[in-house]
Amino acid sequence: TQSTRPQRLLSAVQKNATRGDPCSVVKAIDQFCRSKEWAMNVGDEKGCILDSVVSELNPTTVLELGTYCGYSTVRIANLLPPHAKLITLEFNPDFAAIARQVIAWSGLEEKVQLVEGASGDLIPKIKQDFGVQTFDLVFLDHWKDRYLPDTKLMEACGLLRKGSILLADNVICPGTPDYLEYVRSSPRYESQYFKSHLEYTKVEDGLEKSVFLG
Ligand SMILES: CCc1ncnc2c1ncn2[C@@H]1O[C@H](/C=C/CNC(=O)c2cc(-c3ccc(F)cc3)cc(O)c2O)[C@@H](O)[C@H]1O
Ligand SMILES: [Mg+2]
Repeated sequence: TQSTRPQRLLSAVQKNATRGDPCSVVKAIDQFCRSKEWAMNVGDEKGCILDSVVSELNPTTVLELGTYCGYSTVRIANLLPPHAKLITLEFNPDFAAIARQVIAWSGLEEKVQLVEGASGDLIPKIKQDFGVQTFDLVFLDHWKDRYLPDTKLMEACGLLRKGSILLADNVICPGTPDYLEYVRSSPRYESQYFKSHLEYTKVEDGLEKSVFLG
């Protein structure tokens, strides 16, 4: 039977990356996406902005919405201090299965908890089921029309505290207009746009970093 693009991406990791070396996993995926098949990973250019936000914040609790193949999961987990936890939510079981193997290849399983399911169903269960009270950082990279409802849901569930950072991918392309309007106009957020490009292309895109003011 035909393989899927995530399966081919995983094969490229297993072929070209060194087990236990997260940087080589990230490089292998970027090389695959540049030279073989485009895939919707945050990519190397926006990835550097992601890295700088994570490194500056040094978060102990991180939530990622939309794991896909685990590219940004590995990028973030690689920069986390010991005992820090990254919870990543993914509702497609096929993508989740690929991501688990990519995360395992990078050797970062200890820092990552991949939970299968829809964010709207899982977010209300996080405090009781995953022992996290609030998140220092949330990386939004799932369906673009879910950014705003899930942000409101995280607020309602008390998962954000004064200083929590929301970092959203694709605010230009494909675009998240309702989310952008919300975080830029709400007095409860201080927002900043990081101009960049759509992964592996010259098309404009960017990340929006929004600090929750409580
Ligand atoms: C129900 C809530 C919910 N709960 C849990 N998991 C969820 C979920 N909703 C979605 N997922 C999973 O997240 C991933 C989807 C990610 C969606 N991302 C883009 O669509 C995107 C597109 C482009 C682009 C494409 C084509 C172009 F031409 C230009 C740009 C570029 C980008 O960087 C992009 O992120 C998949 O694994 C879903 O299974
Ligand atoms: Mg994205």
